[in-house]
Amino acid sequence: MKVDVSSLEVISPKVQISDNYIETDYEYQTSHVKRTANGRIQVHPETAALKIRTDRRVPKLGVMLVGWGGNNGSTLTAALEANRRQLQWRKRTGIQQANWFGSITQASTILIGSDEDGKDVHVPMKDLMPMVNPDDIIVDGWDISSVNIGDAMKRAQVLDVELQDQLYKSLSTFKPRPSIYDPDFIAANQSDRADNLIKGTKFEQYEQLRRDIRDFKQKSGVDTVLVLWTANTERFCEVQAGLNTTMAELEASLKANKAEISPSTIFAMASIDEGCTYINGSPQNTFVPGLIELAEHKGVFIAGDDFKSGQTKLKSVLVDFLVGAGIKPVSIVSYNHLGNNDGKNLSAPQQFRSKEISKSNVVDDMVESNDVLYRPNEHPDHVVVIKYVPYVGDSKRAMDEYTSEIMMGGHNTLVIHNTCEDSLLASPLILDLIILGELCSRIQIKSNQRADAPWISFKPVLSLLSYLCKAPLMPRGAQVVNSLFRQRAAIENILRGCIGLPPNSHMMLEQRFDFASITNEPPTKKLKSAAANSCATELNGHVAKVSAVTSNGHYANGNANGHTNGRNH
Ligand SMILES: NC(=O)c1ccc[n+]([C@@H]2O[C@H](COP(=O)([O-])OP(=O)(O)OC[C@H]3O[C@@H](n4cnc5c(N)ncnc54)[C@H](O)[C@@H]3O)[C@@H](O)[C@H]2O)c1
Ligand SMILES: O=P([O-])([O-])O[C@@H]1[C@@H](O)[C@H](O)[C@@H](O)[C@H](O)[C@@H]1O
Repeated sequence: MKVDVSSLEVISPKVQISDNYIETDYEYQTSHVKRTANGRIQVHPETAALKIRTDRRVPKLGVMLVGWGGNNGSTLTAALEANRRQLQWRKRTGIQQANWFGSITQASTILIGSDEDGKDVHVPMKDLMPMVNPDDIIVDGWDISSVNIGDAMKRAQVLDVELQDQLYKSLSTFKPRPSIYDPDFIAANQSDRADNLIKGTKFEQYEQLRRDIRDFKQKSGVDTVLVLWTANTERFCEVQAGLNTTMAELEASLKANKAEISPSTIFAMASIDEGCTYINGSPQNTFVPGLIELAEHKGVFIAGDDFKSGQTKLKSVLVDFLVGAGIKPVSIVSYNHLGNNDGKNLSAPQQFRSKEISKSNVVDDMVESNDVLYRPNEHPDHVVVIKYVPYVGDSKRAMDEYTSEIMMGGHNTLVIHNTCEDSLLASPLILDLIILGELCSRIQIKSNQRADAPWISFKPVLSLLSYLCKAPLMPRGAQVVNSLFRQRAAIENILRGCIGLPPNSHMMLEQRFDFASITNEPPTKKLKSAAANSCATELNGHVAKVSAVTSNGHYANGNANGHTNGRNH
């Protein structure tokens, strides 16, 4: 059967496609580890015969941003409009086209295999599966500031003026809905923005948010609403028995107008009770235990915490690389300063503490993965510093120093300087959180062993979105994974599984072994044609005359070590 997903055709008997579904038979392979009494490790490879089903009916998606008038919210809204209208504008360096660089769904590709020449073939991630088209997304939201989104875009000072001028008229028609303001949870320096507020008790505010969600859905005609927090970082709230450790406690505390129930938790409750996926782009502990229980009880997705956009994203790559290379990071210092309103809010100690936690914990799992380098409970020194410097605005300056021990008492120190418009890093991540969060709602699995097996969805804690979060929220008992490449591989391989493709193992045995001799497969066309006549190929960068290609694909006379750099003309 053919699965025609966008430009991609998967030819496989394991894939069935109907008007509404892509359905695949999938052999899910893992290995289970047991430790014996005498300390040995036993590994048990396991295979589960599954079916994976994806609903092909992409809904009309509405997104409600909490903090819509902020740098991220206004920039994302501007980018949606600019890309929808395929705007271009003049910059000092020439004409700039609207794009989604930084979005893995819109601007990254996935390796799907190799062609008859042995060449890798990649396709855009958005072409792998039926996903929401950003051009079709309808945005609404709330802000404690009454400034319309056009003026918020100007206030943010993120986008080029020529682009702003093309967008202002349409964006200025967007007015954030009044929101919940609790000065006990965000920095006092935010009070001058707070002129657009929902009055009343916490429960009355919760009810208003639910009315807002229903109002947006009814007026916009969208099929699905997703709520995403991109408002200011709150201080951590207390987690206390009797307050918020169970769903019942949380609902009772809301009705009792308990002070320690944060605005972000109220937004999450309202979203979940309206059946809307809720995503937390900030570091605070919105997802108290009672909230997680509520999401699980209602079967509604929640995900977070804190967009993984710049310094921390690089950290989750660098530490993975260093520890994976057997090099021991012993000191990590991450400093940055910025001058946007986020930085202003983070200049307050309690709000900074929320961010310090999410920026610091990202190395823990990678350090714990290597007991050759680290003794139990041994960690690198790790310092996070954030300073508010108004003049630089959204142009965040990050400076990192990674000191590692290398062999025989040596040291390696990496110093990195990273300047970026923070909101232009975060906005494409917000788009990916929205698009992948919606896609996950259309994916189900079931056992292929029993015909009557029920289809099940992802768990409500949507850990697949961890790639986009500094402090990934995981299902109960699940291991936290911060390694960026493991997180991305999870997304890639689940999407591949949905269209009947195996995980990318990168083993490439057909290139490393003489596959033709054991699989009766003809050598690839390129090797055959090379065998027919000599060909020039680069050997480690030096063009050399290759006199012949042996039948099993080896070059007759490569360079001294017999290797080639693989670039064939
Ligand atoms: N690269 C990034 O920009 C990045 C990366 C990771 C995390 N974050 C987080 O994303 C959030 C937004 O970042 P930003 O740069 O857009 O900040 P911002 O200060 O520009 O925007 C936040 C907006 O939220 C509004 N707000 C505050 N409390 C609110 C409430 N209770 N209800 C509704 N609106 C409220 C503010 O008025 C403001 O307009 C911050 O928490 C930040 O830490 C940003
Ligand atoms: O994503 P990242 O670059 O590691 O971390 C960033 C911080 O360094 C920055 O100070 C803060 O304002 C952003 O919200 C973001 O969290």
